[in-house]
Amino acid sequence: MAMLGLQRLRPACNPLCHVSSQTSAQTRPQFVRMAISESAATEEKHMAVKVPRVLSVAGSDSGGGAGIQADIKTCAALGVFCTTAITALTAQNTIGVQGIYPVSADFLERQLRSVLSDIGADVVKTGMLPSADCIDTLCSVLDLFPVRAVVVDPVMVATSGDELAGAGILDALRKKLLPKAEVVTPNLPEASMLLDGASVGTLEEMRKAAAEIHKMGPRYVLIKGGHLSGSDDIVDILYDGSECHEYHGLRVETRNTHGTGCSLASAIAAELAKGSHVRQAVQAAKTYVEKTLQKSAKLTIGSGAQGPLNHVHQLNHWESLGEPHFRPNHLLLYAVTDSSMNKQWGRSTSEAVQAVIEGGATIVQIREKEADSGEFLEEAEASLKIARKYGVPLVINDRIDIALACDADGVHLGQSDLPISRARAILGPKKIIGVSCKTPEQAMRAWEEGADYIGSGGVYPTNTKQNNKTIGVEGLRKVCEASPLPVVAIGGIKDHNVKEVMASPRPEQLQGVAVVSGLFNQPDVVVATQKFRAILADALDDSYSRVV
Ligand SMILES: Cc1ncc(COP(=O)(O)OP(=O)(O)O)c(N)n1
Ligand SMILES: Cc1ncsc1CCOP(=O)(O)O
Repeated sequence: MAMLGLQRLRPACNPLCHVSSQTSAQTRPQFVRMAISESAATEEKHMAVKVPRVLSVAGSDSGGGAGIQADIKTCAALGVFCTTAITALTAQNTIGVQGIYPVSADFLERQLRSVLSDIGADVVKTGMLPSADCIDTLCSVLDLFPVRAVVVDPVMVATSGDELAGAGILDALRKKLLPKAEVVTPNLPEASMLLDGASVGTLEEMRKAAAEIHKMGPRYVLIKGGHLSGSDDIVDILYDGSECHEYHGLRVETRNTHGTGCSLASAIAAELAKGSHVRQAVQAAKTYVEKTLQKSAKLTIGSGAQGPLNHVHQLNHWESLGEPHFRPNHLLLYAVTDSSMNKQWGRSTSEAVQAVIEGGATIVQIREKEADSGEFLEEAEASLKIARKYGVPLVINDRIDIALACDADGVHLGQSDLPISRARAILGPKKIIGVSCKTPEQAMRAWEEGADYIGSGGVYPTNTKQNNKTIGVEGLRKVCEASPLPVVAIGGIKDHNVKEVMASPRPEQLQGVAVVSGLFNQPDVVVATQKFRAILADALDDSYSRVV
């Protein structure tokens, strides 16, 4: 799809600008369009945009955390165009390395020549080099196509402990590649291997090792102290041939460290490609990796001991996953407040919210039809505190300004409220947007414009909302069948008819019921809510209602 669109737009077929300013987490096909139009627009406005380029010569990590994959993502995150020459395929995941398939030196040469003869590179970064032949080939090609700097990450052992390149490459590395290197970035075991097993376990030994490795030819030696035991911070040493510079960083507690070394080296390469001096490049790269580790701390990818980094954390896609973000099964029992109803029973909105959440509501909407803005905001803020404590999402009915003011989790909009696309533009990709739809056409439009869920009804007649057309169970079914989005049923839903609404064959998109009077026009909100939850658990299979 992308290529077809690209060729139609730009017959010269330049690469796309993948990391555009678009940061939407929406799943709709907007990304490719944005990337194409931004790349095209960039070309039209500034015909000669010079993009910093890094060529990564490294192994592929099928697990996506290290190797070529880490290099591409790091460069993209830092605004640098990354090309690749793959030295080996690895079958790898968060548990370890299950297989290695080295690329022949001949085919490595073809890749290097393809890239360097056309696209060129400001900086070459090397990672896994599985054989002395590959190193020879790389060095010969670099003689033909000189670049501004070579950053060598002397990868020999994966973080899992699996060997990626044997001692057989040491000679070629030391004698051929290191003399071409601007920076070499060994960790402690790699520094030790380069020095035929010398002990590199203390700061003093790191300094000595840096000086010894410097004699092999690189302009700078960065020894990474991540493996240094007994210190809370991480000390790396950069030796420039006369002085040692120390870089201190915080140790981030996380299992997601797979690919840290590759990412640091490619970040240094990216910064050098942008024109930084080595010392600034190292500092910027360390800051990037430290931030990336922090932003990766809670990711749960794979079941092994070493999870991957979230290289593109600045795009925010995974940032909100620790918060009570929206999942379709949040719609199971959707409580919609009504202040006049709650007042009649002598409770504030926030007291009602506390009770309905205790009873088992899975999402709450603050719907205030009479309160002025100040009161609405106060009730929303008080309710939000409670909802956050329980990890239950809370959205605001109609009022985007109130949702923004209290940083609610989203809004619910009617057909006559602000258009969804405008609401999405204001609220950004992370906020929940629900939309009322009575017809399949409205449901499709809601999806196209960026909504997260649909509220459909009134299913039954209700006194809670005046002049509201009833669509019946049949109308609800039509909306559900047409809707690409999850649907919650609303309108006149009480404990005696909830089973009928959710009865099988239940349309796949129908996730639950939204209720006002059935929960709040009740003497005891907790008991009323528990009763709904029990009926829902009965109507659906148990496992469905338990996952919320
Ligand atoms: C979950 C849910 N579905 C539908 C509605 C109705 O919203 P709207 O059409 O905006 O009508 P009012 O609520 O503003 O009267 C809803 N609030 N929640
Ligand atoms: C807000 C709304 N939108 C469609 S029906 C309705 C009111 C639902 O209230 P109740 O659950 O008391 O019938």
